[in-house]
Amino acid sequence: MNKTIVALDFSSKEEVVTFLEAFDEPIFVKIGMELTYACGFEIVETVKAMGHNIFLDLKLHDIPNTVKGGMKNLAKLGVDIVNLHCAGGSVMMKAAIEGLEEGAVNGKRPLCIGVTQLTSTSKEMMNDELMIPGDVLDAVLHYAKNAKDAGLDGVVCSVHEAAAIHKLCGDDFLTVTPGIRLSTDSVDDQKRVATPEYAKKQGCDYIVVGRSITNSENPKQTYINIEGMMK
Ligand SMILES: O=c1ccn([C@@H]2O[C@H](COP(=O)(O)O)[C@@H](O)[C@H]2O)c(=O)[nH]1
Repeated sequence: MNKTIVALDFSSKEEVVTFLEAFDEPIFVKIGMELTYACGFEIVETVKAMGHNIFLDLKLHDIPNTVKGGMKNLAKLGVDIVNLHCAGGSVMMKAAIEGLEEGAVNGKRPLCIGVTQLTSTSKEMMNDELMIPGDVLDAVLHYAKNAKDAGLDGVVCSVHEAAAIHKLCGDDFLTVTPGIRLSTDSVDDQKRVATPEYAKKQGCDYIVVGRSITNSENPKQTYINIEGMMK
């Protein structure tokens, strides 16, 4: 199974198709807000028809009944992974799983993972602006435990928290880690970043990589190199 999930942060179907046509084999991709809001759910069908695995990253966060209904309809798309914000709470997370089970295709629902603290969040921002005291690790572990207890399959976190999450929630509980950079010289808007090699050492199940691949001169070769680092 591929360990690298490529973030398709594009604004048109043409860019996506051109990008994916360079790959000879199916890969794991992430479809997020930018692409979904530009193309609608048709893009999911397009990417699925090309044979790729899909993490639909729409980060649901609303009252339990609304998230349940939303997840029921997302499950019908037949994607591999969907997600929500753990900050929505345990009742919301349990409702999400109920919705996914109701919408399951042929008895199979997508995996559901919870965003703990965004990788663009620093300790300073969390403490001073979001008014969450303590270390990022503590907040992330707290959300991860809630997510596990609510029946989620894993979390989105940074590489720096993945090993502690596996220790607390078990090795089967997925850690999906964005904030990946090939060199920590250019982090853009990310705060908790790490290299693919360090992600491998920390036991991350999947890394999510966007700009380091999509903005590179040879995206396919960069992808192959990164996958090599995760093997
Ligand atoms: O905490 C999070 C949750 C989601 N993301 C998403 O991952 C990619 C990262 O893109 P890069 O270009 O590699 O920085 C992007 O689609 C985010 O929406 C995240 O970065 N952090």
